[in-house]
Amino acid sequence: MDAFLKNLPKAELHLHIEGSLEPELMFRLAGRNDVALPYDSVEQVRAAYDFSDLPSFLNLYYQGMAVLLTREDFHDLAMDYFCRAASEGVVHVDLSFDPQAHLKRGVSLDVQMEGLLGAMKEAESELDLSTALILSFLRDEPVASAAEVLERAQPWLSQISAVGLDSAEAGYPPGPFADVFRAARELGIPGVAHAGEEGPPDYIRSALDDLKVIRVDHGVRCLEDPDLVRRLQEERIPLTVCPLSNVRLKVVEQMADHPLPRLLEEGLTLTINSDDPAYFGGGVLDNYRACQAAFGWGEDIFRQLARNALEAAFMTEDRRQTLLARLEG
Ligand SMILES: Nc1ncnc2[nH]cnc12
Ligand SMILES: [Zn+2]
Repeated sequence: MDAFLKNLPKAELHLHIEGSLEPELMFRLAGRNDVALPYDSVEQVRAAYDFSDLPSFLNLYYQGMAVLLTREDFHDLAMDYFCRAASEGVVHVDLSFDPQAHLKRGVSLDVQMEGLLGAMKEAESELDLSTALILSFLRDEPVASAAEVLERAQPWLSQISAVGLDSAEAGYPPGPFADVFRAARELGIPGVAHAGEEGPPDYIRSALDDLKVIRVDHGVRCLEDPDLVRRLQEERIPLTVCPLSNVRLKVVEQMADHPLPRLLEEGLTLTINSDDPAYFGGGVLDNYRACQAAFGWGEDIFRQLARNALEAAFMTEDRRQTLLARLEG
């Protein structure tokens, strides 16, 4: 079964590239850029990753990215993750990044985009890994700041596959971002949004109605609202579920309590993803393995989850058909 999971052509649709910053690379970049870290060792960093909820994680996540300053840093961050992902049988990544978190630290969008796009190009040619970029807005920052980022992103619109919405969820509903998501759609850029991770089912409904998102990140709290579940099922809205993240952020107590089996029974379009692999104990393959250990699923279920991800990913139709054929072969 483990070889089957590893060889399955897996697409990762929910990955914050800043959340793939492993402690070893954090130290290397801190040394290169002369940035002081509040830790003495890699072990100390890992020991600090003991979260009580989403906000307690976000504190360390935003602190960790202080080592990212140059094009080379963004490039190395992404390549480090792409190499790991490719070695685990990941064939495609829709990666998100948080431009506002870097702009606030004085790192230009130019630096961020050139570093990430350079690594994406390299991954496509050297690792047989296709990639797409999601520009994510921070929902706990003013809407005007999101609108300004979209404006600044004009030179790269053709290389941005979607806009997203992330960061602290509780108390930050999607509705206020409706105009920014509409502006993105008018530029030909669809939306995705985190909703129903820590926030209530109404945030999922608002993401669909107000932001017109085509995928929901997490979405696990939809189960509290049967009408919403029916709608997600009927409209075949993909949910990018991140089981190990949900355990680490105490959305659920343990894997055995995860609602994935119930979501599956409801006939929802589910995908399995890692969210922030450096912080939550592993990449996509580890998330597939954790599901296998907790739920005892057979090959057919994993093949369906991998198929859902390939069908919902931002990739060319040629690439999709190639990967779907590999999956069924
Ligand atoms: N799991 C998560 N939820 C919301 N915002 C995030 N940013 C990085 N990881 C996140
Ligand atoms: Zn996320």
